[in-house]
Amino acid sequence: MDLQTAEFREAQAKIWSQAFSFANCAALKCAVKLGIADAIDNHDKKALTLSELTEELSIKPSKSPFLQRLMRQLVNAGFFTEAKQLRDDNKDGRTTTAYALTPVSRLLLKNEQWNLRGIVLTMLDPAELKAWSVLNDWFKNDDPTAFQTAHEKNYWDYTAENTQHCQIFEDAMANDSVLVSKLLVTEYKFLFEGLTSLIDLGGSTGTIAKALAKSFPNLKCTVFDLPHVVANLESTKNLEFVGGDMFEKLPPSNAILLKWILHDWNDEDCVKILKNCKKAIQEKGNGGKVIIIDTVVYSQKNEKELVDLQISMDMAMVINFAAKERTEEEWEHLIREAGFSGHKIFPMYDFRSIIEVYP
Ligand SMILES: C[S@@+](CC[C@H](N)C(=O)[O-])C[C@H]1O[C@@H](n2cnc3c(N)ncnc32)[C@H](O)[C@@H]1O
Ligand SMILES: COc1cc(-c2oc3cc(O)cc(O)c3c(=O)c2O)cc(OC)c1OC
Repeated sequence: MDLQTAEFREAQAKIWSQAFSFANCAALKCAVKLGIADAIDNHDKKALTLSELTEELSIKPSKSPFLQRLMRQLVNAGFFTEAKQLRDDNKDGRTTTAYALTPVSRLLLKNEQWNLRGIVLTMLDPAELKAWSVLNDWFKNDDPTAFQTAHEKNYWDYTAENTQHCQIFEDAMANDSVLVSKLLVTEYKFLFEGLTSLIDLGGSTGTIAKALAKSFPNLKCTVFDLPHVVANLESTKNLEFVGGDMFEKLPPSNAILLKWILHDWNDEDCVKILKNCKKAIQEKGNGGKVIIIDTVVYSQKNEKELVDLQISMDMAMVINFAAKERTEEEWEHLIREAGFSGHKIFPMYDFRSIIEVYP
């Protein structure tokens, strides 16, 4: 390769910057663990100088110059912003740098309803990173997943034993369900109008089903999840919790919602689940539908950041579950294999889509 060409320089810069791309992830996680966003937000001025930040975070003064370097990394990555402000102690107009929040770091605040702290902490947890780090070994061994290679147990057994790790992520998923519920009962209300009964399959502790039951008082909502997940959860007028296995027979229902379910499973298992859904819908009578909320890879083709995220989430599914996020063609194939007659895709504002599937 000719060292003088732009092509060489660009290729070299790409590899160097990718090899260091972990630095932004690690700095982000450090910011969450230190509570930098909350320290800034809790301050009257909503902006902190380095010495104020050092004090607020109870960092040793000897480490303050290194905190400044961390803040430079975080500002450069767009997590925080910096502005010059007049020094309190200086009468000759000298300025100092103060750090403030950006819309991105607002999503790291503890009291922000839509915060993504749980996602940062679980995706960058050492257990998760260890699974990514053995990917090359997994390609050469017979383990079902890279997670299994890293931990000698599957993701479910690991999370069941490491309850703190599990709790942070489940809280984050429940938070996400509050956000999605709001969209479902407003922007996507039309999907549920006229339905008489709905099962939220793998609906966990019922965040979405509760919101649907409240907005549609005539809709009988059922959360169907593994028995230990729904044990002791209280049913109300038009909401009930049923424990069971989605690979077995499902109760008859007019509609079935599958949010963040099918991406956990390979095609063969997904076809089994979808066929069970079809039977349950047909037992109820004519019409009905399955509503899938999941990623459609490349759905937002023009938004590179969203496509990058969809492809990275697909790799996370490979590593943790040997499963997948699917392209539109892959969804079409799955839906046809399960015997459904048609579908319609509604891309959501984020990286996910809603897929309405007709029996
Ligand atoms: C990724 S979580 C999704 C939870 C919820 N739908 C959401 O979007 O937040 C997958 C859910 O599937 C449930 N699940 C896994 N295997 C199941 C099975 N065989 N039968 C019923 N539910 C199952 C899990 O307990 C979990 O609640
Ligand atoms: C939505 O994106 C991801 C979901 C999971 C994930 O995590 C779980 C954790 C539990 O304690 C119980 C569960 O049933 C599940 C899931 O079913 C499930 O899909 C994991 C991820 O990465 C590790 C996800 O992000 C890509």
